[in-house]
Amino acid sequence: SQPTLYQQIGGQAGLERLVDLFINQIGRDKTILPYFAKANVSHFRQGFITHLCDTLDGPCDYQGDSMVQIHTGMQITEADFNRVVELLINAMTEAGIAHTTQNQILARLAPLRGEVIKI
Ligand code: HEM
Repeated sequence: SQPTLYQQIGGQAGLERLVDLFINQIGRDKTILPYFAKANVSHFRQGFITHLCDTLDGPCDYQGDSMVQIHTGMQITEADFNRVVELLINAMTEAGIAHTTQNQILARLAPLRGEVIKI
């Protein structure tokens, strides 16, 4: 059978490395960093890892708050959503993830856009 996206990015170790690179990108971005001013980064890291593991068909079951619950009140703009996607692409490239795999990952996340922006 086909390897899952989770397996394609190197399983748990690859996933954790990717999320750390992503958090690093956020930390260096003047536009996006302010959204995280009051966030608990280690809690975000853990929740984001589990959610992404679940989304990429890994052996995880995300049981945290819904995407709508988490992002309500943040008033994330379309431009800022696109910027976060760019930061994730930067992190995936740094992690050496193949472009075809990157595109499949982005296709899994794209449908969540409406649960995250302008709420
Ligand atoms: C498809 C896109 C996105 C997904 C799948 C996503 C997913 C998540 C997840 C899983 C968490 C952690 C939940 C937890 O365990 O508590 C989280 C938290 C957060 N997200 Fe997103 N997110 C997305 C887009 C964005 C964007 C575009 C922004 C801002 C521009 C953003 C800002 C935040 C912030 C600030 C937190 C931390 C909240 C806190 O702990 O106070 N997210 N997100």
